[in-house]
Amino acid sequence: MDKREVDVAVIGAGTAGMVAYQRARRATDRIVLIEGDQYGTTCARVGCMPSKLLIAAAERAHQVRQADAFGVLPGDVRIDGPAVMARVREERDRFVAPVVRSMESLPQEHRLMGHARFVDIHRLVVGDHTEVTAGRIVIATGSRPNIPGILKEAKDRLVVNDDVFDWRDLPSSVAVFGPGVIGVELGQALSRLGVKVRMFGVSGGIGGIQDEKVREYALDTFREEFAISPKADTRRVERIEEGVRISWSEGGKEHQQTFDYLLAATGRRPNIDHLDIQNAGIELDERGMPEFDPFTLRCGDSHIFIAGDVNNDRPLLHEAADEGRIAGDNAGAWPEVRIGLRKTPMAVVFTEPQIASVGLNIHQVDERCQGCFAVGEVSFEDQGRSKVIGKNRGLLRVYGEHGSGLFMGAQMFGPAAEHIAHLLAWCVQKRMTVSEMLDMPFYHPVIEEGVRTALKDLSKKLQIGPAPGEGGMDCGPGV
Ligand SMILES: Cc1cc2nc3c(=O)[nH]c(=O)nc-3n(C[C@H](O)[C@H](O)[C@H](O)COP(=O)(O)OP(=O)(O)OC[C@H]3O[C@@H](n4cnc5c(N)ncnc54)[C@H](O)[C@@H]3O)c2cc1C
Ligand SMILES: NC(=O)c1ccc[n+]([C@@H]2O[C@H](COP(=O)([O-])OP(=O)(O)OC[C@H]3O[C@@H](n4cnc5c(N)ncnc54)[C@H](O)[C@@H]3O)[C@@H](O)[C@H]2O)c1
Repeated sequence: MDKREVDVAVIGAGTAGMVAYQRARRATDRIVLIEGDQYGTTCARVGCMPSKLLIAAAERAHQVRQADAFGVLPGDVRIDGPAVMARVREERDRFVAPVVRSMESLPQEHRLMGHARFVDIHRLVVGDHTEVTAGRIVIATGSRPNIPGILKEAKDRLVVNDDVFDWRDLPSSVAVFGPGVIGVELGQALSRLGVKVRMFGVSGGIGGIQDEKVREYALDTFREEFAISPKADTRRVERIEEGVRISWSEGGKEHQQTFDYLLAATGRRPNIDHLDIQNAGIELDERGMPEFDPFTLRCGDSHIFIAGDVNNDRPLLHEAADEGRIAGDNAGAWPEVRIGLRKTPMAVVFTEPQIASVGLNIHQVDERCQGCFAVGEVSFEDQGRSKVIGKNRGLLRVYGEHGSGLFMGAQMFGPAAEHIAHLLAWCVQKRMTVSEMLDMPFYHPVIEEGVRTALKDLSKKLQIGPAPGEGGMDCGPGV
């Protein structure tokens, strides 16, 4: 077995690991980045990018189908499944290639291929061919789909997100298990591309929405497009000749339906379990997860750091990059460990309408403000710009603290939520009050005027600022 001695070892060449490597390398050249599978990252290969490519095709189909409402008659919409999937794969490969190239351009001595596991607190064995002794270690091993046992009965017809993006054609029907973020993004996209979809959930939730009013609105909207059983009791999953037969009970009735495939989108589990983490000498919680400080990414007072999806804290791309930066800086500068900037939480789900969450969710606001908060809201059904473009579906709820008037967070299901989420997240991070936000300019006619209406409603309920004018005719109709 080869033996290597380094100052810093980074396990996992995903987004968090690559950023951690780049940052730690500023401090030392005695560094190694270990990858157990393939270069390219989850985001580019099987995550953010291919999912958005599939969604883009679905949105295009939907827009064309909706064109009639504007007096534009494109005729029958036909979906060429092989062409849809070819574009997804080709564009996906274009995103993956530069990531792989940048990895391969690293000095050979900085790269190691093989699955890493802990032998003791400073020693790793990589793929049974190399023993690495490291002064500091960054764990950045990501996550993988978590598949409940019953779904495995679908056998060869069980797929996860990774498989979908390699499809050569679109199937006729898919049962999507898990109406969380991945399930609702992929499920809606497949449905819009002509695939018969039914979504199965257990908790009644959809797309990770915490605010009950927004959640119910979203559920009602999605139900108009595809079948959803948000609280299904799945009795049986069987691989039969025609595909996968699912038997479930719901609302006191028994149901059965057969699909081509079963897509498991039932959450993800951190890649911590194959690391022999018990040998790392760090404290683990009851689920075997390392205890760590989210501001330094350090595990206890050890020389080990944990960044990205593997720590299961904020499993999003920009957070993985931020955590990689903090963990990498600290691994490089160790034993000096500094607190890194954690940004205002923000999440966007690329359905249509989109879902966005910013700052604290309604339950966290309630806890933080001990009940002393108010909620402003706006429906996008009558909002001017949204009506003009035929996207007048949605609800925005904004939260503010009584007394201070501080803007605490928001949840939205509606048009342009990916952009509005940014504006609102920047306001939370700048610790702006609702009055300060209302002092900002708003153009006309734009969707952001809906945000102003929600903020005015919040201002009124917080009993701060000037009373809103009669009829809300600020500068034009439909604001
Ligand atoms: C379908 C889907 C859509 C998504 N869409 C979005 C989105 O739109 N926006 C967004 O912000 N986020 C999105 N995400 C989440 C985002 O992709 C992740 O948060 C991010 O990619 C996590 O990066 P990471 O570096 O933690 O993990 P990864 O990129 O998964 O990297 C981990 C690496 O570690 C390697 N590894 C694991 N174990 C070992 C070991 N023992 N030894 C050596 N190497 C090991 C793995 O092979 C892998 O290369 C999506 C995820 C999915 C699945
Ligand atoms: N647009 C984005 O930013 C984006 C897109 C995709 C994924 N992601 C990230 O990936 C993470 C993982 O996404 P995910 O969708 O896998 O997880 P998730 O936690 O969002 O959703 C999992 C869903 O599966 C349900 N579920 C669990 N067991 C089930 C069962 N037996 N039957 C039916 N339903 C079941 C859960 O109740 C939940 O609704 C997200 O939390 C997010 O951080 C982000």
